[in-house]
Amino acid sequence: MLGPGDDPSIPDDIVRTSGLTKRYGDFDALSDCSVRVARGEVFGLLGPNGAGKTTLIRSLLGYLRPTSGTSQIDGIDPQVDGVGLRSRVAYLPGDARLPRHMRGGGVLKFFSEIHPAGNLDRSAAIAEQLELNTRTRVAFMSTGMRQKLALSVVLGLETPLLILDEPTANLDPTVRAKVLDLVVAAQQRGRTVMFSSHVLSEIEETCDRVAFLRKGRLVHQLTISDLFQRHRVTAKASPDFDPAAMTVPSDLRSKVQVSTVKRGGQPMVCIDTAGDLAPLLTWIDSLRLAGIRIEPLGLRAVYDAVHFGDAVHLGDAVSAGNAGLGEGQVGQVKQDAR
Ligand SMILES: Nc1ncnc2c1ncn2[C@@H]1O[C@H](COP(=O)(O)OP(=O)(O)OP(=O)(O)O)[C@@H](O)[C@H]1O
Repeated sequence: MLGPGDDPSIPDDIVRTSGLTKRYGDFDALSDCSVRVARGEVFGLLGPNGAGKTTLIRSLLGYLRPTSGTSQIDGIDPQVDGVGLRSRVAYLPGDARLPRHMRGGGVLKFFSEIHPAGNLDRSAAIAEQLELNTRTRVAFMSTGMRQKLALSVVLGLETPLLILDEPTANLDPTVRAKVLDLVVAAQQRGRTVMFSSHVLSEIEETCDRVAFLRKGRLVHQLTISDLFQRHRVTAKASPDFDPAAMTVPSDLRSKVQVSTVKRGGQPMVCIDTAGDLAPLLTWIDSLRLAGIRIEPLGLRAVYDAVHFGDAVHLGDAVSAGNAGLGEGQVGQVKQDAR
């Protein structure tokens, strides 16, 4: 029988949690979290400040003892063999602390020697790629330089799993792009990457799947390739437009959700679609709407739906990957602040 977090669509997972919960007093920093990360994928963690991303990561690594539930990395339980588990993971903490008295090059050498998967040449090559001057002492480095140094240490480790907590924080756009290239390169070398970020575009560009955390709960997961198949069609609506009166052909019902939003006081019809757009176009054309705009739905809309209850139908609240629209839903009215 399948337990929580079990998902037959992910036959080979490297990360697995089941009902993972971390409670401080009567506050759940992480609540009943069951998730699986497939070997070789780039997996994103999204959520507002305080959602529980770091708590999940630190519990996975065995730095926090969960109140209940279990987790494994590569089949190892952190509470049973934390040292063995951490030798299989390169971890970039959100607040990486580096020895201030050392020069960059010394830091790279130190970590490549103490970690079983260390590789000084690789770390040095990454530092060069990130254009970091490794002769500078950590104490005299800018915040961004220290982040580059920490990334060089972590990305240089030849572990099967990389866990990066906000890897692009404090970096300029050029360096951000290079870091994302390094994440993709790590995946191409067969490594699994799990990373948290507040930058939706970089999750969209880099990840295969993304999980949304909210108030300690895993509230939604989606596959980015499914997201790219989703569109939002908006058009002007007359003031008396009633979305409930709109008929969606039965064969399209599972692929569309119709609602109305107000933008700048103007009522708009809003049709969210899933899957191939082509079969929907004839129906949309028959509606004789004015000022039609079609745009990719994008992670922003899903993020807003998860966090603010915006008008996007999410499909299954937590599914291992499929964010299909489910039954067509008609008639929501939302005030859109944007
Ligand atoms: N030691 C602690 N004692 C009490 N509460 C804690 C403790 N550590 C974390 N928390 C709380 O747990 C919640 C989740 O924190 P966590 O650091 O996991 O969030 P996060 O999603 O990583 O946030 P951010 O995006 O700001 O980094 C927060 O409300 C935080 O205040």
